[in-house]
Amino acid sequence: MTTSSESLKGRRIILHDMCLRDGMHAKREQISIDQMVKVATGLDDAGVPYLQVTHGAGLGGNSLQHGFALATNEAYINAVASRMKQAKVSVLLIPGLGTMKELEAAYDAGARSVHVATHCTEADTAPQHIAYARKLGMDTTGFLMMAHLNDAAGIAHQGKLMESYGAQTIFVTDSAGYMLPDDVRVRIRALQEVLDPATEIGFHGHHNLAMGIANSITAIEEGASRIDGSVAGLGAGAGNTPLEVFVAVCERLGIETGVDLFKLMDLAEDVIVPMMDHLVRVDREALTLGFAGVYSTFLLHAKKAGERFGVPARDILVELGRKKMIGGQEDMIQDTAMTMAKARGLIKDAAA
Ligand SMILES: C[C@H](O)CC(=O)C(=O)O
Ligand SMILES: [Mn+2]
Repeated sequence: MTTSSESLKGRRIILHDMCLRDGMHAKREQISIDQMVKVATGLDDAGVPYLQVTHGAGLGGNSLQHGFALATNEAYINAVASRMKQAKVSVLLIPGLGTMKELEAAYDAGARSVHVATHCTEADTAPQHIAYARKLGMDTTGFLMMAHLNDAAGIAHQGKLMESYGAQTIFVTDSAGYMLPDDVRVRIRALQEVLDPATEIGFHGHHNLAMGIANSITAIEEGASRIDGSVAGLGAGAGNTPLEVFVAVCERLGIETGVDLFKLMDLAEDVIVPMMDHLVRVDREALTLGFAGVYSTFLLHAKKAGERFGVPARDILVELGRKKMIGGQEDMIQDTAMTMAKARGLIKDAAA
């Protein structure tokens, strides 16, 4: 078989599964330790080299704003890491939410890799956390969220800052699942132009416009060597790039992942899909996230606010997109829904 992407043949990439971190959003943080271990051992057995384990919002995520998980981050990491044969456990850390003390505790529990995540214009909030991760000897990624809200030159600038703090990989993160392949192409290309050749580039997609696979392939075409996804797409919004589908596409293109496709398919079908509280798919609201450029994590919050105030979740999401709300502004979802309900005469006062 020949494809139009002959240049991809033989390229080796590193996959990173997000089911047990981004998937926590889709499960309202209710994944048990036993479920985590079952999923993680399946990923490890299939040869996935990295898997992320934390509260959906990462270290320090347990809070009224972000919800409480069934166990502490340390308990999850320890249970999973102690059973891994080859896979490395990673964590997410948003500076301001997670602390360096929590990063050290995660390392002690067995985490060896970290995505240090900031909004795509706020890399300068991350120098201490990135430097500390490197000091601990962790595989350290700078993770630029909501990357559609910064242009290619801006992403290159932010990525270069993160590299200067010590990040070994810079990720373009399509948190809203808004990007189309050319949006990915220009941003990865711009990073490629400014970063040291030793610095890796990664892409984290959300499947809200069903572009997770196409966008990830585009990222690889432009030089990305690390791709995030999640088996069966378990993640926020319409989920992350579905990893088993992505591995199948990589095999067709001759891109080497080192992952056993059939084992991953079985894990998706037999373990992950039965775990879902709702089918993670491009439904009306998830599609709205991608269409309006809204943070995927807001999906279930907007549905809840919609039910409470009698305003369709789609309308709330469109408004959040218009206001360019970003991660950390979850409290504004209820506020926005209430304001809309008042404007529509559905409620009379703030005590509703
Ligand atoms: C905290 C977010 O879920 C991080 C992420 O995965 C994204 O921005 O996408
Ligand atoms: Mn995500």
